[in-house]
Amino acid sequence: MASSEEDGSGNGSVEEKENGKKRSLGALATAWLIFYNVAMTAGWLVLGIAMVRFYIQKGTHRGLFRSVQKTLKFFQTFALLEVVHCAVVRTSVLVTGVQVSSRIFMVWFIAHSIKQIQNEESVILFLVVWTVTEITRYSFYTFNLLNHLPYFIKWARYNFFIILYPAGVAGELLTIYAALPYVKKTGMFSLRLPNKYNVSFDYYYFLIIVMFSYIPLFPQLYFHMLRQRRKVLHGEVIVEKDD
Ligand SMILES: CCCCCCCCCCCCC/C=C/C(=O)SCCNC(=O)CCNC(=O)[C@H](O)C(C)(C)COP(=O)(O)OP(=O)(O)OC[C@H]1O[C@@H](n2cnc3c(N)ncnc32)[C@H](O)[C@@H]1OP(=O)(O)O
Repeated sequence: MASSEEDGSGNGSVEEKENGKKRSLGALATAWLIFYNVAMTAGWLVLGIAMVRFYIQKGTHRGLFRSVQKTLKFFQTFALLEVVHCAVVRTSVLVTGVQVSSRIFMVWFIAHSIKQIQNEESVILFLVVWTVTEITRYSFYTFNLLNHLPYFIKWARYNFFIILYPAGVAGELLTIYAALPYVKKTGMFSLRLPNKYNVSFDYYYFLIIVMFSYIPLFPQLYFHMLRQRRKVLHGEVIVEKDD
């Protein structure tokens, strides 16, 4: 097992491969990304430690979401910047956009807004999965930028998702499913006719549409990750269409 990899300029800027050519990331962009990735790794580590401590002290998952929600909301919302980062790193706007928007949606429009479902086991499932995923992913980016990427982090980044992705999706879908009766009963976030805008919106049916949208979207994200895995771990050359 190799301990580290050398790949890049190593002089304050990072070069990225693009269609076989090298693209240079400026020193400022590199410095910002290192700061961002270190902050995100630390944030998710703090969240992970807080979850473990909570469970050890209380012996139950009830109240766990409530106790870590501020940290979760802050760092998951901060991840909106990843869509902006697509302008400088060679990452897919579409894949990143779907991933980030579905997370923001889960945090703010489901878990935050519907307190009645915060103690569901499925909430803990996606929280644990997201935490392991993000600690691995952001430490991967950080070490990659520093040109000292331990093989086990690279291996973890491109293997953990095989289990974690379906587990995270299961946690998210079960949580939305658990929210449905409450949303139906209260009519929250819904707009009924007649109203001055002459528009109707039913959050209950919107949630059902969101759940069904996982069917076409999730396989695309998963196969994207499998292709990345073959490229990064096995050196396969894969030609991808532009977004
Ligand atoms: C309004 C409501 C809408 C709801 C819609 C619902 C639809 C829902 C559909 C399904 C949703 C799925 C929900 C997912 C839940 C989970 O997350 S479960 C947890 C498990 N998940 C995972 O394991 C996968 C996480 N996802 C990824 O890792 C994705 O790959 C990605 C991050 C979203 C995008 O990846 P990709 O485009 O492949 O980019 P990368 O390979 O990561 O990077 C490409 C290159 O760019 C460099 N880079 C990227 N970001 C950075 C950075 N921050 N800093 C530095 N460098 C960065 C990276 O190093 C790569 O460079 P090269 O090495 O040169 O290629």
